[in-house]
Amino acid sequence: MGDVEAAAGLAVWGADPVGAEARATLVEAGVPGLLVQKDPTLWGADAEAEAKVRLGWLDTFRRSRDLLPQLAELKAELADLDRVVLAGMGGSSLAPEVICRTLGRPLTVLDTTDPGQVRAVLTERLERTVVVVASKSGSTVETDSHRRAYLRAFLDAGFSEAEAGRHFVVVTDPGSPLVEIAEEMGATVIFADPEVGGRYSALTAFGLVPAALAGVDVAELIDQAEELHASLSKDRDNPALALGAALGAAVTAGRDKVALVEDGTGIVGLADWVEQLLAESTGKDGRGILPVVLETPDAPSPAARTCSP
Ligand SMILES: O=P(O)(O)OC[C@H]1O[C@](O)(CO)[C@@H](O)[C@@H]1O
Repeated sequence: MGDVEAAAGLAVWGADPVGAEARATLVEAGVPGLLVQKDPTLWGADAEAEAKVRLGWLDTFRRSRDLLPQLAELKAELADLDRVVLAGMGGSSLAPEVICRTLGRPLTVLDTTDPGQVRAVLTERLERTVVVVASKSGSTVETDSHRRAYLRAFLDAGFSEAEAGRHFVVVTDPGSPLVEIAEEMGATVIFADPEVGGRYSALTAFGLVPAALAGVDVAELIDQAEELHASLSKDRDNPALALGAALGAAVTAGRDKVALVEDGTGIVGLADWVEQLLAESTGKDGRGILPVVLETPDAPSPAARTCSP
């Protein structure tokens, strides 16, 4: 199988033939250590100011543990609501969707603008439903539309405004426009970590609130993140470094696409999640790598099949 880099249950195979040189350069420049120290200069001078307040994802597990008592309390308070619907787009819903699908916990994700699909979700078991409205900015129009559609559905079903408010949990950054709306509705508000960008927010309140309500043991996820963190500053046995170096080297050598196949990872929905992480993170200044999700290593993607003559 060739070289393997593994830590905390994650493994990267075959990265060295592509990324060995890039990796040596990164190690020589001390990048793994600087990354763990959250050095904001790593992203270049133009990004330094933003990087200073956006590197919380490197040790989210430290602050997320503080959420555990609040999550246990919330789950107990809402014990009669066993249908969990998550309204959130992209970075605000992909991670909890993957976590719940992988662990077999029921979570309905509302991340569509298709009226038929939204209507179908709205009519089911309202009296048992808790809607998690997740938006870092608090201004994503799709998510706010889902919130309003659900509120209308509760009121039309005869809930009082106070009863309807109890069925909403809002996850957002402090100071976002959703805070005031949530307070007006009487919804529970759980603040996310403002130092973690939306697409890296898997282990902040964005991932943990819906996952915990759906019955996932979220403390275990935080433990796994802490275990992986120990590998990030190393020169070897560092799967993140091996993968990053290989991707960077491939792009530098002229590759512009990466095929993603989740088969064999045991993580359901991983390819779709990684697609967003890579596309949104690397598509800057006219440079980037196009992620393409495939069903199997030798299959063309559904999109490619549809387009072929
Ligand atoms: O959490 P928010 O602010 O609603 O954003 C949802 C998604 O929309 C984007 O801002 C743009 O697609 C993503 O970065 C993010 O994952």
